[in-house]
Amino acid sequence: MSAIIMSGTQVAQQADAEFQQRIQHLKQRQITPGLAVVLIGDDPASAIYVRNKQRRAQKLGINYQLHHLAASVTQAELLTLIQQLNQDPDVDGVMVQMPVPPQIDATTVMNTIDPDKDVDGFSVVNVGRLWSGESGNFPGTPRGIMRLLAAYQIHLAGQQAVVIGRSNIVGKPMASLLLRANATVTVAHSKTRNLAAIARQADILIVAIGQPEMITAQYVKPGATVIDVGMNHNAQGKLVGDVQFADVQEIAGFITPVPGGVGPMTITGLLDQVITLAEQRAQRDDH
Ligand SMILES: Nc1nc2c(c(=O)[nH]1)N[C@@H](CN(C=O)c1ccc(C(=O)N[C@@H](CCC(=O)O)C(=O)O)cc1)CN2
Ligand SMILES: [Mg+2]
Repeated sequence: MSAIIMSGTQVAQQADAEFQQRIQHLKQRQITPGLAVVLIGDDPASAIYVRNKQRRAQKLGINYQLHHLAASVTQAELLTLIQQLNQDPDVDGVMVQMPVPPQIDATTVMNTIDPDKDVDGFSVVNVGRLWSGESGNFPGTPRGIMRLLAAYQIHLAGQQAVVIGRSNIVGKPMASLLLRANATVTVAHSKTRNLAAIARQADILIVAIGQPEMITAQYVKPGATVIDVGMNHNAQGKLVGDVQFADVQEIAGFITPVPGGVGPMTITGLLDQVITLAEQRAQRDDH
């Protein structure tokens, strides 16, 4: 038996068709969704991700602004730019590509973005909204994963979910969204004892640990859904996930590939959030 491969590439394309319609409705009302991305320095991986976002956003007719700042930019200069974007009526969503250079305090930056434009959902206001069950802006990767699970009709209520990784970008918000969907959620991490035994309890296993191909078949219950958030380069320079794909696909029920799994869905989650913010602007204009 071999797992069903969950194609983020395909589901992202389907999402784009839905987004096109939503954007068309907005444009009939003279509203164009606006996304401002701040990229600092010349990290090659960040440059790829930002280019992917730009390509997808512009194809959909989203008004995309890239603010590419030097690696030496000061915190004060960055905060001034964010405040300008907060005031700009054409900008619905603002995001700063992570990671940022050492002179920049990421927490201050995230909390300077207007919470209602904080399209990544990294500010304390949106984290609080997420965990208290309110509506708000939530991070793109977990949002995209929820859409991917829905597209493959993976049942969540009452299911055992194990999230390996506790980052603010993926692990913690993923746990919260799964909890909101009535899954029973365990968050495991590098200090967890008996990790393989805990992972094997999962009906849905989400892996975001940044360790190339660490998760082998012995971590996976037969038939489980395995979502690989990892993006690592192996010794041969090939892009691999945190899951040993060839090994695990023999035992899992569903599995995401790398690339073409979670990565495209991260951008889908982000674009969905931008369009939602523009729809909220349209609603405000009505009142
Ligand atoms: N401010 C943010 N910074 C970062 C986020 C984020 O959500 N907000 N997430 C990641 C990077 N990321 C989006 O920003 C991202 C990562 C990967 C992809 C993607 O399309 N991956 C492809 C492979 C691309 C490649 O060839 O290397 C795939 O998996 O198929 C898109 C966006 C960290 N920073
Ligand atoms: Mg991927």
